Amino acid sequence: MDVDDVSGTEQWIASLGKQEQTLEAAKKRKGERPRDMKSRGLVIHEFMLLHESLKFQKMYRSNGRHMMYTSWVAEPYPPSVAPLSTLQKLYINQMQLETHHRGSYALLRVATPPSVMVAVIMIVEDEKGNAVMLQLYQQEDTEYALAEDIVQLGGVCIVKEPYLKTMSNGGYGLRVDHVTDIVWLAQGDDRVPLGWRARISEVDKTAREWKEEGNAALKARDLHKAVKCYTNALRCPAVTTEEVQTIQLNRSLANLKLRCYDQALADATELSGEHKVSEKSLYRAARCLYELQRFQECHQTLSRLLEAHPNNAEAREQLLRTEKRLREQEIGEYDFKAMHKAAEGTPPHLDNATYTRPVAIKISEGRGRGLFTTRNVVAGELLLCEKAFTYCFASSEEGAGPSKASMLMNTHTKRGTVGTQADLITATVQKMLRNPSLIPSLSALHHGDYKPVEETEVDGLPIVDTFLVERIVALNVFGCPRTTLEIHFDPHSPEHQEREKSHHTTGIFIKASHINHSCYTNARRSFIGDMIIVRAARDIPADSEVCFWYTVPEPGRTWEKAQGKLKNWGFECACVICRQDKKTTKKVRAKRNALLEDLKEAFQAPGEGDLAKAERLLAAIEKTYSAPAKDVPRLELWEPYLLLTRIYTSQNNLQNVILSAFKVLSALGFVIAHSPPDSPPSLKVLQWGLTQDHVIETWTHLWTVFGKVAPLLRQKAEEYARITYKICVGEDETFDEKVGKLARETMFEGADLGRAFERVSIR
Ligand SMILES: C[S@@+](CC[C@H](N)C(=O)[O-])C[C@H]1O[C@@H](n2cnc3c(N)ncnc32)[C@H](O)[C@@H]1O
Repeated sequence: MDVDDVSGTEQWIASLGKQEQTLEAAKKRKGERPRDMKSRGLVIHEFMLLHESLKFQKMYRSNGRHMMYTSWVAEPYPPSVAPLSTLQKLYINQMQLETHHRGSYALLRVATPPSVMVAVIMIVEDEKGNAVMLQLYQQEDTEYALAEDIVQLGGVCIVKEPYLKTMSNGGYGLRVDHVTDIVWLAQGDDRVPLGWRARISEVDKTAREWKEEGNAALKARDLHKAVKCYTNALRCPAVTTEEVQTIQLNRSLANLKLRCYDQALADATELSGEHKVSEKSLYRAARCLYELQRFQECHQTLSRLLEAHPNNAEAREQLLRTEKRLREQEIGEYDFKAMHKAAEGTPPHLDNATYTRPVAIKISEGRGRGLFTTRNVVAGELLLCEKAFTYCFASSEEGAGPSKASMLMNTHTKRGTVGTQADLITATVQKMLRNPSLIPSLSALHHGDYKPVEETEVDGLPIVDTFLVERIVALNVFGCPRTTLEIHFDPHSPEHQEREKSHHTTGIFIKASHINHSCYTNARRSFIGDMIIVRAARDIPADSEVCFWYTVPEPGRTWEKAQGKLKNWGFECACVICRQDKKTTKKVRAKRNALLEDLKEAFQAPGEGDLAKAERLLAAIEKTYSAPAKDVPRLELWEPYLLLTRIYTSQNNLQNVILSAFKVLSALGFVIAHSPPDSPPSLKVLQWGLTQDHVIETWTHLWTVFGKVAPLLRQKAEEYARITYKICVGEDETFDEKVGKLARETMFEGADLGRAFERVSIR
C-alpha cells in the first residue's frame, strides 16, 4: 500500500525484457555440468579485483552518495527441510547448472574476504580444490552484523541442497536464498576436515580462556565473536556452576545487544528460575521481554526483582517505562506529542506498545481473514496503534546517511517497486532467524497462492523461507511517511510533494495487515515513525469488518482503472463505489466529463471565475449520478465544491461558504442534520461519509463561519473538525497548533482560511 510501483514504466519494461532473456538462456543450460570452470587461483584473483573496486564504492557511498541497486527476485524454490544426516556430500565439479541438488550438501571453506553487492559474496572451495563464488542473499550488512562478522576467511560451512547457476559475468556460482540453507561449523566441529582445522591451541582453549576472549570481544563491541567465544566456553568440559552462570549471563548480554532476544532470554531465564533470584539475570530477562513486547511478563519479572532488591534504581525506572507500555497496550493511552518528538530522530523508531483492544481477527466471507470490531465504536475512535514488526526508513534528508532505497524486480509477478522493500525482506528474514518465537505470527500473514513448506525446523534449528517472506512483503507492505502530520501540514517537508502518493520507507505491521480493502473506507491509517494508527472513520457497530483503502479512490476513475490499481493484491473490489462505477455507462461518463471540462473553464474565467456558471454546471453534474450521494459518494464533486468554498471564503460570502461546504460533505456521503443560520441552531452528523483529508478543511470553514454568524454551532463544527483531524492525522493533540490557530486567525484577525489551506492543495 502506498509504495512506489514502477511496473509499466519504459525503464521497467526494458529491464524486464532483458532479464527474461537472461533467464531463458540460463534455463537452456539446466542439467549441464560446466566443463570450463576456472582454476582456484584465477577465480580468487578475479574476485579480489572486484573486492577492491567494491571497497572503493563502499567508501564513496559512506560519503553520503547513494547507489541505486536493482534486486531481482529469483525463481522461488523451497528451503531445505532435510536433516543433515540424510544428505550426501557433493563436490563442486559434480554439480549441474540451474539445478537444486536435492539430497546433497556441499562442504566448503571460505577462500577470500567477503564483499557486499545485493548479496554477500565470496569465493569458496571444496576439499578437492574446486572454487566458485558463493552468493548469500538476505544477509544483513548493518551496524549489527557486517558481512565480515558472518563470513571469515578460512571459515567452514555446509550448504544444504546447493544450487549452481550461471552468473551475469559468464562465470558460475552457488546461490543461497534461504538463510537456513547454510550452516556455519564451529572450529572444533568434527565435520571440519582435518586439513582445514584451526591450530591446536585454538581447539585446546579452556573455558576461562574462551570466557576472557569473549569478555574482551564484548568490550570491543565485537558481539558475534563474543557469542561464539562464550558458546565455546560453555562447551568446555571442566566448567563450574558459578562459571557457567557468569558465561551465560555475559552471552545473554551480547545476544541482547545483537537483538537475539530469544536466546538472550533463554540464558537469562535459566539463571533466574524458581529458586535462584539473581538480580542481574532477572534484569536481563526483563530487558528481553520488553524488546519482545511481552510487557506483562516484563512487569512481573521486574516486580520480582524489586521485591528482592528494592534499591535497584535501573529496575525501578524500567518498571515505570513498562507501566507506560501496559497502559498503551491495555487502554490505548498514548502521548502522541512525545511520539511526534521521538519521530524526529532518524530512523524514527519509537518506544511504544501495540494497542488492539477494539478489534479482532475473524474470517471475512470471500476475503480470507479480516479485522472486526469487538464493540460499537464511534468515528475518530482508536482501533489499532501498532508497532512495526520490521521497518526500513529511506531518508530523503541531506546528511542523514545513504538512503537504502533500491529497485526490487520480480519477473514472476512482473512487478517492480522502488523503495526499501528489498531491505525490508532481509530485515524480516533476519528478525525471524534471530528470534524464532516470532516466526509463526509473521508466516501466518496473507501470502496469496504461495505454498510454503510444512516443516518449521530441522536439526533443532528454525527454517526461514525467503520466498514466503518476499510474498508476504509484496502483499502486506505499507509505504510510510515519517509522520502523516508532516505531509499534511508542512509545506517545506521533503515528503510533502509525495502526499497521497508513494513512500520509499516501508514497514510490516502484523495486525494492520489483516485489514481488507474497501474504497468506501470506514477506517483510516496514519503513521508516526514506525507506529501505524488506525482510527474509525465512521461509527461502526460491534462485529463489523474494518476496512481501509489500499489506494485512494480518485475523482474521474473508471471501474477498470480502479481495479487495475488493486491488481497486485489479486482481487476485485465490490464496494458501493466500484459497483456504481461498473454500472455507469460510457455515455453518462462522457457527459459528466464534458461538464467537468466546462466547469474547469468557468473557474478559470477572469477574476475569481464565473461562479454563477460554475454553480449551474455543478447542478448539472449532480444529475449525472443515479444513486443518492448518501449511498454512493460522488467522487468528482467534492473538489469543485471545496474550491467554491475557498472562493466564497475569500469574498466573505458567509452564506455561500456554508452552503458549498455542506455540499462538499454531502458529495462525500455525509448526512448532516443542520438548520439555516437564522433558525434554532443544531448540527449533527447522522452519517459519516468518505473521510477524505480535505474534510478537515471543510469543517474548519464551517467552524470559522459559524464563529461569526451562529456561535452556538461553532463548537459543534470545531468538534467535527477535531474528530476528522484525528481520523486523518492519527491524533488530535496537535490540532490546536495546526488548525485551531488558523481558525482563530480567520475569525478574529480576518485571515483567509481558504488561502491558508491552499498549500494543502487540491487538483
Ligand atoms: C493485506 S491482506 C488482507 C488480509 C487478508 N484477507 C488475510 O486473510 O490475511 C490483502 C489480501 O486480502 C484480500 N482482500 C483484501 N481486500 C479484499 C476485498 N475487498 N475483496 C476481496 N479480497 C480482499 C486479497 O486476497 C488481498 O491480496
